[in-house]
Amino acid sequence: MSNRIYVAIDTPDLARAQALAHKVRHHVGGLKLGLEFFCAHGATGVREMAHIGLPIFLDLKLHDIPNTVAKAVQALGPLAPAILTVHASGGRAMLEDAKAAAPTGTKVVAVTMLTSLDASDLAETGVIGSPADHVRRLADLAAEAGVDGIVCSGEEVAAAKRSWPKGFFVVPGVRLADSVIGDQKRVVTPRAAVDAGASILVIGRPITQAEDPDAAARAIAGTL
Ligand SMILES: O=C(O)c1cc(=O)[nH]c(=O)n1[C@@H]1O[C@H](COP(=O)(O)O)[C@@H](O)[C@H]1O
Repeated sequence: MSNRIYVAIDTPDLARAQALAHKVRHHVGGLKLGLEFFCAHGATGVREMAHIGLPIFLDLKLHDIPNTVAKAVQALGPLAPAILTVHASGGRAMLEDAKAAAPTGTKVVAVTMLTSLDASDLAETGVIGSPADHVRRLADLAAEAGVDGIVCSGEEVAAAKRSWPKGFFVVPGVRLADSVIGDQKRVVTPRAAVDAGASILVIGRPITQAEDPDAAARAIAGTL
């Protein structure tokens, strides 16, 4: 199995993003570019990063009415990202239309419950039930709508994989025992996430904020 680590390049600074990606490129399997980067550099920035030669995960977490999301996915098509995110809570029609609008080689994955939320945050948004229940419900919806997989925390991935064996499971909120946790609330170690069934891991600050990002990526890859 190739390297399952996608490094989250969360910066609006193109030169820093390129420098980071060059440093870690031998010890990660792909680059994840998110809102921070895309708002600053758009499609041109994504093309610049693609020159580095690793698969691109474009994490824009699209969430709008079906027509708007489908048109946005279509507009991103020429970038041919390996992976693209939408929010599962956008509903069945939005998920179906996002998948239909994506290029053949792009995996559309649906974010279930952000790893920065816990049970009390969920209750505050009016959702009844535990994070596990909520993720299960949205994972079932994503599978039925025909997208390729979901994003969930390492705490839910084993159950999700049992009910959707062919799904593609993206796990962020990954921390080593001695990592700074920051704003994440549902965290697991890289090894635990892979053992539970993660297809890929999204890892940002434990690599990007390390004194030596390449050594950090290599060390994490070595635990898998
Ligand atoms: O879709 C994501 O990638 C994502 C979903 C989620 O539930 N939680 C989450 O942290 N992410 C992303 O994963 C990355 C995690 O970064 P670190 O917390 O620095 O490892 C960030 O780029 C987030 O945008």
